[in-house]
Amino acid sequence: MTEESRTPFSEWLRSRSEPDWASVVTHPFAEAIGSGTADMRRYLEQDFQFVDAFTALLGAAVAAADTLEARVAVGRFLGQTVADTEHSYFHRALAELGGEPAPPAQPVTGEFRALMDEVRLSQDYPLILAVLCVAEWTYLGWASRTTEPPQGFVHREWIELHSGPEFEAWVGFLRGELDRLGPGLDEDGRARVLDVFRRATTLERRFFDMALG
Ligand SMILES: Cc1ncc(CN)c(N)n1
Repeated sequence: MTEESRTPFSEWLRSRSEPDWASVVTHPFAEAIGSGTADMRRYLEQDFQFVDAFTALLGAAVAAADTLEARVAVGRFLGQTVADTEHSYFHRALAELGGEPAPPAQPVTGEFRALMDEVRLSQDYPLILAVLCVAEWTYLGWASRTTEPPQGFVHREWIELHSGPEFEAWVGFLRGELDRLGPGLDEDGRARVLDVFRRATTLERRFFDMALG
């Protein structure tokens, strides 16, 4: 058994997405969210547009998944978190910050939406999982580094949405799906998932760069 075949697929993808992966998880903008000092208005205005395409991608994952258990797990997260807690957070936070719900998209927002649309239209479950997993696992990474919750709700609730046992279980589910499906892919299939995983990781880093200004 080679080292590569023993490594879970999700870990193999992550390790091949360095150095951008570490740059996202330790990004100065993420650290500023953790300390409650980040200027969240422009970031959340752009992220609200990200979340629109992300929500559509979750719907595509429900449709493309190969098991009922997976459809239920994704559908539950979509309904209970994205369409409920997170959606209400965006409206309250944008109102607090005087942000607009639909300002012009920054180039990185447009490129991220284009990648999500590309994999959504492919209806290829492992490719869809690759983008979902990068988006959620990188966010768990930076949000879990916060030790002292910031005072204001805009920073604090954004961290709470991306950390804690429920979010860890969600990321564990996404990683588990990639780990389950990876060994059944041929070399070309694995390369296609890696390509999407890397592109999404680079876009996460560039999204934080944009937010930093
Ligand atoms: C850009 C981006 N990446 C990830 C997430 C986490 N869902 C987000 N809200 N925005």
